Amino acid sequence: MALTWTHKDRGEIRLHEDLEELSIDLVDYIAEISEASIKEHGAFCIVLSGGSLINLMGKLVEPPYNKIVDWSKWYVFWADERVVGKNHDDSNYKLAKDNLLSKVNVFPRHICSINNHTVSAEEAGTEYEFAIRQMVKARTVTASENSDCPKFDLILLGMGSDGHVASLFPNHPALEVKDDWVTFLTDSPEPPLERITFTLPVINSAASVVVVATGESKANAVHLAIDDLPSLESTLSLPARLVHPTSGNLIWFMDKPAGSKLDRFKFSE
Ligand SMILES: O=C(O)[C@H](O)[C@@H](O)[C@H](O)[C@H](O)COP(=O)(O)O
Repeated sequence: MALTWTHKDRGEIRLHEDLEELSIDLVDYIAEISEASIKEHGAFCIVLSGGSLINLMGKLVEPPYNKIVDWSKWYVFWADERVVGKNHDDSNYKLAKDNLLSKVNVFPRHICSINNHTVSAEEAGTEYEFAIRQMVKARTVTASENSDCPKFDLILLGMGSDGHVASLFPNHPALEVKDDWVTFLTDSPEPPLERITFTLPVINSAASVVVVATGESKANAVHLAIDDLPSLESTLSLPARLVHPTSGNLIWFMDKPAGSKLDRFKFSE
C-alpha cells in the first residue's frame, strides 16, 4: 500500500510499493484532473516531459481510461524538448506520440509540439512561447491570477538523479530566467546540448504540478528536494526544490527506492 503524507511546504508525497501501483495512481490522478478541468473551463491543458514518465502513463490508452477520458478536450504541451528531428529517438514529442498520443483521440491541432528541427533552438523557443501566448489570448489556456504566465491544468515532470526537471539543470543560468515563458540551452550538461524548456515561473504558475521519480538513483535528489535541510547552495539551487507552485498543488509520485532517503520514510521503516 502506498504511504502518503503532506509536507508542510513541499506538497503531497505518494510513496508507492512498486511501479504498477504508481502507474495506476498516476493515471487515476491524470483522469481526475482532466475531468475537473474540462468541467471548469471546457479544456484540459496538460504538459508532458520525456523519460520514463510516458511509459508510466501507459495505462491511459487501456480500458477504462481510454473510454472515460474526453480526449477531444485535451490540449497537449511539452515542458521541454531536445533539439533533434521529430522522428529522432531522442525527441520527447516522438516518445509521447508513439506511446500515447497515436493511441487515443487527441485532435492533432490540439497538440502544441515544439518545432525542434527546422529552426535554431532560440527561434523554436520563441515560436513555442508565441503559440502559447495565442492560446492564452484565446482563453484555451487559462491565464494565471498571480503572474504574467499561463496556468496549465497539469504539468508532469520527471526528475534526473542530479535533481533536474524539464531542461532546468542545477546551477545553469536557465534557472534564473524570469521574464520569458520558454528559454533555450545550447550547453546542456546532458546530451543533446541544445534544448528548449519552460522556465520556473511557468512551472510554478500551474494549477497542479506532478514530479515522478523512480529508482534508487533518484533517492539523494529526492531527499534534497523535499526534506528540511540547512539552506546550502546544493539544496537552494536544486531545480526540483525550486518547483513550488504559487497557488497550485504539488504532488510527488515515487516508488520506495526513490523515496528511501526521505527522513519520513527512514523513520517509518
Ligand atoms: O531530457 C532529458 O534529459 C530527460 O527527458 C530527463 O529530463 C528525464 O525526464 C529525467 O532524467 C527523468 O528520467 P527517467 O524518469 O527516465 O529517469
